Amino acid sequence: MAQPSKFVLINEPYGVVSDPMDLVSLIDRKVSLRMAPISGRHVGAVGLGFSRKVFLGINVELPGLPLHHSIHAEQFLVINLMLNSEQHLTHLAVSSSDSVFHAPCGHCRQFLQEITEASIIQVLIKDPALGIQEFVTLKSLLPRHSNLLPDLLQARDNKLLLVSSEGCEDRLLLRTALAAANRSFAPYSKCPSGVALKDREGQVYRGWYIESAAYNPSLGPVQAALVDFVISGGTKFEDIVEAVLVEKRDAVVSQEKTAKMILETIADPKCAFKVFHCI
Ligand SMILES: O=c1ccn([C@H]2C[C@H](O)[C@@H](CO)O2)c(=O)[nH]1
Ligand SMILES: [Zn+2]
Repeated sequence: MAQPSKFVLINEPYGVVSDPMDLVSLIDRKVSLRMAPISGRHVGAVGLGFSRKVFLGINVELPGLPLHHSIHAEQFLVINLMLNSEQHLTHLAVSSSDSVFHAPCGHCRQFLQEITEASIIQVLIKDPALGIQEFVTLKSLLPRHSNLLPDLLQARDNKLLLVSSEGCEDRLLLRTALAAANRSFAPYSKCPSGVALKDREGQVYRGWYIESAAYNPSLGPVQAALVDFVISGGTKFEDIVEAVLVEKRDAVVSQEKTAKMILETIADPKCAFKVFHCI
């Protein structure tokens, strides 16, 4: 199938690029979202999908929570690709507010190389001091890598079924969380899960748990749903008033306590939180 000649920035209505080299100027122009209240260091990532759409990522720090609950801009971008069923990332550029020069951290290099073959992802590295700006392969940034390469972005269906929907007051929220759990990527724990969030206006957001072979770069279902919230224009987590988690009954790796703790800390203090189990 012929590819369109322009890249379309999907998370904002008016952006296109015709040359991957223009990605950095896109970050500087478009990433006005700022959600790093702890560090004050705002990182922006933009990536080109195989469809030549442009996807955004920003770092999100969760106020009041330990730093490891943060979402790196590159991880945000990957979730964004997944939410939009984009199956490849071909080019990536990152910049940060404290220096224009930014290369993905080690954690993100690991995470990114699990989404697809690291040799096909081109990362724009720029160093204005040296006047250099060039694309290098992710593979060159993460040499001698030996993990098996799962393909995080591939479409999947975990075929989970609810054990019971007793106590459910919001069918749409439950259906959305179940559908999210069915897209979850949890090959190591075998405990897929999904979250649906609702804001004051009744708008629903979803996200699913994704695991990294190196475990720690994994991203929980609440974080993934927060990405959906942010790309849909949400700015204040206190606007989240209802949440549903769907996970396996007797899950070896359960999200319940972590999800509850995150929402109690950042969402509306009266946010309702329900858990439903599936098999
Ligand atoms: O590759 C990186 C490294 C750091 N950060 C974010 C995490 C945190 O919010 C802030 C400070 O490190 O920058 C990213 O988004 N990407
Ligand atoms: Zn990182």
